[in-house]
Amino acid sequence: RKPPNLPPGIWGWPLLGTFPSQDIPMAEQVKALKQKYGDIFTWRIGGQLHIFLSGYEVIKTAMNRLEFSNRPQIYSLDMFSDHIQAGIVNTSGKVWQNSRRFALKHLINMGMGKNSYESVILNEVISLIKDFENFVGNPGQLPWSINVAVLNVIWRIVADRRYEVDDEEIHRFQMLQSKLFDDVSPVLAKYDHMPWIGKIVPHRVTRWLGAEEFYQITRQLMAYHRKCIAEHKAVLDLANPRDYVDYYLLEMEAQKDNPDSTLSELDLAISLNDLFVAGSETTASTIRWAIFYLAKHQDVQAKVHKELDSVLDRGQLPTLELKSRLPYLEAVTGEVHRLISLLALSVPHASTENTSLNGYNIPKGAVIVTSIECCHTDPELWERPNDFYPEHFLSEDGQVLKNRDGFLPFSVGKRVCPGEALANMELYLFLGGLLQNFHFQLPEGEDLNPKRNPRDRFVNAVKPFKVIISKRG
Ligand code: HEM
Repeated sequence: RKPPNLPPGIWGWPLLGTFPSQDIPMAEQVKALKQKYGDIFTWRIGGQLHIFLSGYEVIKTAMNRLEFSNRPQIYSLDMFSDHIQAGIVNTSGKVWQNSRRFALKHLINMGMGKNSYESVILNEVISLIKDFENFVGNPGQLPWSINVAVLNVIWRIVADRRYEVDDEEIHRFQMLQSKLFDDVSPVLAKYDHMPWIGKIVPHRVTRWLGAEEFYQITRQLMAYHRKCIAEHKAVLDLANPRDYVDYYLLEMEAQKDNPDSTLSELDLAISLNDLFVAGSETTASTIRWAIFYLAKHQDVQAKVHKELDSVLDRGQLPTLELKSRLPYLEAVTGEVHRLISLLALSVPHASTENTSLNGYNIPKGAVIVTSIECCHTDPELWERPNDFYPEHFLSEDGQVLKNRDGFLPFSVGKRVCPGEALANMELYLFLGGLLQNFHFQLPEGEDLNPKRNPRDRFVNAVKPFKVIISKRG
């Protein structure tokens, strides 16, 4: 039965509601419904009540309230932990709070000191530049070393290790990562809309119906994380923790008699997986998108080069200390985030209890979907919403406009991306280092269809494109 006073929208057929079109990206469908129903609307999909938020103010209000901080059931992500609550991304309540608190504390603490993120990233920038030099000249796809560099940053943080670009191990690991973002099996896509099926059908049967390949990927990725934890346990030195895994194992031991602790080896393995899955393809894809837009907009690239040349000597790399002197580069990064809306519909939340929002009732368990893309393309907030226009992020005197209303590539509120500072540091240092050394150009006639694949899940991954890389003299 339809609960009273829901936001306006689509209720659909008894039991099933109305399914989204398979041919139009979900983010586009949400944009069209915003025109009809406004900033908050209902859409019952597969019998599950969804509340879509598409206006910046209502998103900010809701995301800052704990009542909207749960995750709904996401069957494919549950497969990693054999359907047990563990890790950061796909958990609710106490497990989420404990794992997220640990991650936030350690991502901040470990960013300082002698192995600061800046030095870790700069080390990767140097390797990346060296590798790009091998690709100077002929048109081709961007080197795969971008992914290795981004993965290495996470490996250094979590396990104090890194890989050379030609190491087969990192190739295998990356292949598994990227498969997660490929078309997921149609069976799992159905479960996303109708998670109650997963409660009725035994997991074995689901795998047999078409989820076996995805399941095997989850097993292989989990094997990496479990091995990494076992290796750390074998040499754990209480007095000298080195990395995320060491600190976690120590904290787990310290909390072992605390009944409220939810730290466990499974939780650690899933947290590691979360950091890789949430932090690698996202950052690497944004770097690729940025190079695409700069190659397409030669005038913008020329301005970035001019700014770099006014601050740095040839051979010098941009560092964090110099960031405030490179406002145009920062504006370009902001504009890339805005225009690509990498996670156009963020990651879904769920309401923890019966509550209200903007005068409407929101029942417990409703799936809350925020449209980041609607905010990033709102003509009330952006002068030229559909163009690549870095000036959106610059004041008249050329200073960076911080905290712009309607800008939320990392979401906002209680579950805001805990990797935001790290990701932005990577984007600045990687792009700055590459642009200081190279010029990028699209071959004649090359373009990228910026349209999304309707079957992309979560991430608006960049499609392959060709580029000509030249060394700057
Ligand atoms: C360009 C790069 C990135 C973008 C655009 C991005 C964006 C996002 C967004 C939109 C969310 C969903 C927040 C929500 O549920 O409301 C998220 C969650 C998350 N991100 Fe990122 N992210 C990026 C990089 C990273 C990095 C580098 C890391 C860590 C190494 C990371 C770790 C996470 C985690 C663990 C979550 C789950 C947070 C939670 O559920 O409490 N992300 N990210």
